[in-house]
Amino acid sequence: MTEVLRFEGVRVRRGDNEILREIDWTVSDQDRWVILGPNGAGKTTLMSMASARLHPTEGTVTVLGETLGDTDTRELRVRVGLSSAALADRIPPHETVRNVVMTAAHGVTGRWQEEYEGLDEDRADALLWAFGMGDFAQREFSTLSEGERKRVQVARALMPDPELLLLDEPAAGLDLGGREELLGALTELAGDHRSPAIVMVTHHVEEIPDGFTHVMLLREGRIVAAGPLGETLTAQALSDTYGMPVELAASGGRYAARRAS
Ligand SMILES: Nc1ncnc2c1ncn2[C@@H]1O[C@H](COP(=O)(O)OP(=O)(O)OP(=O)(O)O)[C@@H](O)[C@H]1O
Repeated sequence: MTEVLRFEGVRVRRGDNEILREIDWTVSDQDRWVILGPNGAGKTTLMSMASARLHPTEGTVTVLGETLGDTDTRELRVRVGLSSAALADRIPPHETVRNVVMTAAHGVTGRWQEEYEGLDEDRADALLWAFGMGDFAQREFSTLSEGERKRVQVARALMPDPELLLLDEPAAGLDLGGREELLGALTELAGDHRSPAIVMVTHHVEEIPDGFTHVMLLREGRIVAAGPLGETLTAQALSDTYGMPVELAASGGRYAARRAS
């Protein structure tokens, strides 16, 4: 088992605002983590450090064996697959869907003067087919629906064959069919031992793919609970995280939550 992420005593401060505090967390290569927590809890900030895009104010973050602050983060970022709204915003609108996926091999968002091989194109197409987007390879990214964009972003995140895959709200904005298709693809990915470690942020327990192994619950920058999914994701832990009584149901590897009456 190889450790892919280690956070030790991590704190992130912006002015007087403590965005994250006392974060101790390790992720191993076969782990599939889901991060849950209310708006503003610090989930995206956590992902920014995991993707080597932000350094902690205090403490140590080690990504794929490299400690942030002591390493070339540009090289490190190519080893981490990331799908996030912030990254999607940087994609040139007229770029083709195939190029949106393929350019991840060079860690860039738009095609310019980089050299690509036929193999890169084949890999981008195979990933697009795996996420039900094979027919869209030549379309302009800006013409896609929200759900189609989300699927392209996950395919893009996998393009560089990353050692760590980070998905920040990959199912946000998807309709029921789109969500279920994406979750099906993520369940397959999670169950394949060749897949990288996965960390996924979501707002809804309904979006946790079957096969995910661990959960972290964040509230106001602190970890409420973190550990194996089956024993950590409880109605009590969710109630503590969201500050209201929550009922949780589990069936067939999937979850559903609502306010307790
Ligand atoms: N550069 C910054 N300066 C000041 N405050 C910031 C900065 N970046 C983030 N924050 C604050 O840090 C807190 C955590 O933000 P973050 O985006 O990590 O939360 P989140 O859990 O991802 O939220 P959401 O679910 O709404 O996406 C928020 O209150 C946000 O306003």
